[in-house]
Amino acid sequence: MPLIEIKNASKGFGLPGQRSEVLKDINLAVEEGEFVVIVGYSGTGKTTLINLISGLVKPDTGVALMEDRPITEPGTDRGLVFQNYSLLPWLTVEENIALAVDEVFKDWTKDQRAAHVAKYIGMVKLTSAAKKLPKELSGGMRQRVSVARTLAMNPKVLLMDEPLSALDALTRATLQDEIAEIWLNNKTTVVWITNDPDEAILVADRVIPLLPTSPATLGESIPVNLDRPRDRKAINHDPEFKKLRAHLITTLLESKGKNKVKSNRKLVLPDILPEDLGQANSFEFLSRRGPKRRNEIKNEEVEVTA
Ligand SMILES: Nc1ncnc2c1ncn2[C@@H]1O[C@H](COP(=O)(O)OP(=O)(O)OP(=O)(O)O)[C@@H](O)[C@H]1O
Repeated sequence: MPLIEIKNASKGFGLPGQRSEVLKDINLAVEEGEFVVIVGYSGTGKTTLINLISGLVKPDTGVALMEDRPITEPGTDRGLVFQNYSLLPWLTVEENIALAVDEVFKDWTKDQRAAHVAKYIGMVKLTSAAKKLPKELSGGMRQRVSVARTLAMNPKVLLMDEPLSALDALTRATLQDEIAEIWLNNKTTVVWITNDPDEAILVADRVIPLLPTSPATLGESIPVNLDRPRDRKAINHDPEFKKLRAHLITTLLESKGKNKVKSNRKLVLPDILPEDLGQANSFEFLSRRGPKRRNEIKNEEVEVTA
């Protein structure tokens, strides 16, 4: 049984007539211990997809399951790391993590909880910054706190919603390596979404393209069998890495805009009828009573597909 499963899910937003279908025919199965990365263009529905798993979004059709049970709301078995860190600014690094640990492990002793907090602060290499406030940290350090806080809750799956996209390229590279290393030591199941194909191949066991077919749907899984730990300098020259990268990018590019039938909306035509200017010099034209109003005839509507 997969840890997470999405079956035939679709999701759209908006009222009838103004509706925009975002995802359709989503089928996904993630096994325990897997590191799955979903890659897609900006705005194609990656956050919507990961939120079907987090429980923040419900599918219109189909179902999202965690250990075979329908996901109906967020839960501590699914830890979510956002792009924007979401730390409480008045609490130190230690306190931010402790807040989550106290909530989840209520029956532990004070010492047990403190040791657990310290372990995860160490794991993300922030022991010397444990007493600092978020405003005293760099973006990369804040995201490390966010990862540590989520991991410290011992979730069954770590959901990463473009966790590194707010960071500069060098910090991003460091954190990719660090998170991949933490995963190697912990083997917590990870579902990570990104718009960066290189990032996906560097960290994943399996990459799945979110095809921008409008509505978007998942493409075929691409297994990444590169040895770990992956050396980012060496990997750029690895023929297997180059092949995977080319395949992933081509798949995404080739599906762009396919099946584009998204929203049907009704437009009321302007309340005036076009005139025949070909007869502008005729007696009839000069003696006409002015343009005719469309609603004198009927209130016509047309259906357009955008
Ligand atoms: N709650 C909502 N109400 C209405 N529309 C929404 C809602 N959530 C998402 N959308 C729309 O769904 C589409 C996909 O959004 P989503 O955030 O899932 O994409 P994304 O791939 O994560 O984008 P990005 O990479 O830019 O974060 C967008 O057009 C967005 O405007």
